[in-house]
Amino acid sequence: MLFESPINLKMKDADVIYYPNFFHQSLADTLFENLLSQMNWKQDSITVFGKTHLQPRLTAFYANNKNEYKYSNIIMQPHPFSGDLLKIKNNIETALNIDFTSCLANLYRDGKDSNGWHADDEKELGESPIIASVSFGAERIFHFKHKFDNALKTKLILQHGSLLLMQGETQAYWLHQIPKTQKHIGKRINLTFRIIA
Ligand SMILES: O=C(O)CCC(=O)C(=O)O
Ligand SMILES: [Fe+2]
Repeated sequence: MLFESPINLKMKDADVIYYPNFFHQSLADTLFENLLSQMNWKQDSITVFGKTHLQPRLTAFYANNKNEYKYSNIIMQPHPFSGDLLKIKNNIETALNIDFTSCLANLYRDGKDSNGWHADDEKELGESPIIASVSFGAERIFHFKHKFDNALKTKLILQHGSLLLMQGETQAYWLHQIPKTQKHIGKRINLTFRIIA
């Protein structure tokens, strides 16, 4: 694990810190390949405005408790942590000195896969959700926009092996998304470690 100076995004009404190369290149390469084959990836259907369609990415949900995660009409039952996912969880917990219960993982198969505007503000995540988001594989752009001030927006590239920590008031004041891209890009895995009571 390599701590290349963390970058504080200094966003208003938020606490967002980006750690490039949290995992160095060769370890990140191995973790990416292993997670691709080890995780229980599936494509869920979601219902938005009465219409049901497949989610534009694959997901998998893990926890060290039995607590399910509900969002966008989906209820996810956890698998237990194991293998490389458990190693990554332990690395992050040691580095941040935070214990997580759960991980919602996303697999973006190509540039057509995406994650629409949302805040991770479900009440099971508590008053000030702490989300540690690890990225492997293809780089994708991550957008933020302020919920109440249209002038406030920002974006960053989530690099292979990076960690993005969102905490404090971030989810209360900001939305985020992974937009689609026309670029011909490969797969990306994102792991969002959370505390779900
Ligand atoms: O893929 C990402 O970087 C973001 C994932 C995300 O926002 C989520 O799962 O809530
Ligand atoms: Fe999110």
